[in-house]
Amino acid sequence: MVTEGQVITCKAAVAWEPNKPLVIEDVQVAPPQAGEVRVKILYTALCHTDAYTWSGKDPEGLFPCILGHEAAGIVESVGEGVTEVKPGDHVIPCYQAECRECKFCKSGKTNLCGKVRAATGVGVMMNDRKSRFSVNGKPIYHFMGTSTFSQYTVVHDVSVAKIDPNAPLEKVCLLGCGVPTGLGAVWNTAKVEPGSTVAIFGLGSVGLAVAEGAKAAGASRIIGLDIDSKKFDIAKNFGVTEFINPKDHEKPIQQVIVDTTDGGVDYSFECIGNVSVMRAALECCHKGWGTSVIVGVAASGQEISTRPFQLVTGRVWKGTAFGGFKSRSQVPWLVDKYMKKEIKVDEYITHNLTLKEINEAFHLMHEGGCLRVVLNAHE
Ligand SMILES: NC(=O)C1=CN([C@@H]2O[C@H](COP(=O)(O)OP(=O)(O)OC[C@H]3O[C@@H](n4cnc5c(N)ncnc54)[C@H](O)[C@@H]3O)[C@@H](O)[C@H]2O)C=CC1
Ligand SMILES: N[C@@H](CCC(=O)N[C@@H](CSC=O)C(=O)NCC(=O)O)C(=O)O
Ligand SMILES: [Zn+2]
Ligand SMILES: [Zn+2]
Repeated sequence: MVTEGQVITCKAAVAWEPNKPLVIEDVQVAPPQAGEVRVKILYTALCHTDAYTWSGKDPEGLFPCILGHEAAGIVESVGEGVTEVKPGDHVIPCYQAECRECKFCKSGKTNLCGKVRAATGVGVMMNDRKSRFSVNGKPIYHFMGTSTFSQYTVVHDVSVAKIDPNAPLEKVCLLGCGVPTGLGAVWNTAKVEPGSTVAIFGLGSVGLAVAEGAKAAGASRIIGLDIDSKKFDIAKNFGVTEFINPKDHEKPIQQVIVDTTDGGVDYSFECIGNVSVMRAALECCHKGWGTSVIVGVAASGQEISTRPFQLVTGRVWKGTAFGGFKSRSQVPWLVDKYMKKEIKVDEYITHNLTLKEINEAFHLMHEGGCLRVVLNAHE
């Protein structure tokens, strides 16, 4: 059936209101306009950030919307002027765009891109500042420029990475967010050196990817902290060498780490989104050089604090988005690394469900022992 140039009606999970169950709706997906790509999403995973926006705590959260940003699919059609992908190409949507021509892309200092961010932040496409999704004529906002909880989505051409067609989409969908974020936080943002000591707060997929990256970088001690003890056994397989459950300690957790590491760790990573833990992560770093990287996303209104003395005495506070990876250039490289078995992906997938079961998938996410849930969008 020819779908190019036609409106496609397909199933999508619509978040009508914050915190209310998602509803599988028949959604109309308009054809891609200039500089846009319509993608048939085959598999999408759930990331904690989807749950965060759904909760209503994201200042950029708009409703009704179609959430989802960790996925893989096949290009169905392209709009005018799109040259880098064509129908049939296997792709990973990238919430962090890469246009290669804006001030950010050309700076050589960041992976952030400014080309479409203003539009993606308000749930529309840049071309006409409108949505390509509707339900019975009512527009539905896009989310993070990806909206992958839909059988078809429309993204900007700067927000899609073409990947090896032999890569299993049901696995490499994870390379759309969590795994690259953790690996890149270590390799690109912190630049952990061999022999370093590392503390990771939060052992979800992002924290475990930090552990995997730290092990690959040659870290000598990788201390994993989580309040869910079920994470500890799993974490060993990702390189965590020591475990701490903060609930088992009365002393501030930063003190516990300082005491067991001869003055603090070289690098710490906050992979939860909790501002009190962010403070502890900074303060468990070694005086003079310890660097703490904020990976977790904290709710609207939350702010970080510490004594400035912590920074005066040489600790460094940093943050990372998508692990500092340039999306369109480096996601294909990460897929190749997976194909060569140089990075893990399958090991992060604990559950496989269908798009129709998305509410159950969100419940699972909040249960102990769950890492990534992958949804088959067409079953
Ligand atoms: N900066 C970026 O580019 C990205 C940021 N994120 C953010 O990273 C964070 C982690 O994401 P996921 O791994 O998907 O989440 P997750 O929910 O799977 O993992 C979080 C882990 O932290 C643990 N935890 C919660 N409170 C804790 C506490 N007080 N002390 C110790 N452990 C605690 C939980 O038990 C869980 O194991 C989220 O905030 C997410 O929004 C995710 C992807 C990209
Ligand atoms: N709208 C949110 C922004 C949250 C955020 O920081 N997102 C990360 C990616 S999280 C992926 O799971 C990010 O890349 N930020 C950079 C960006 O340009 O958005 C809020 O305001 O809290
Ligand atoms: Zn994510
Ligand atoms: Zn750019």
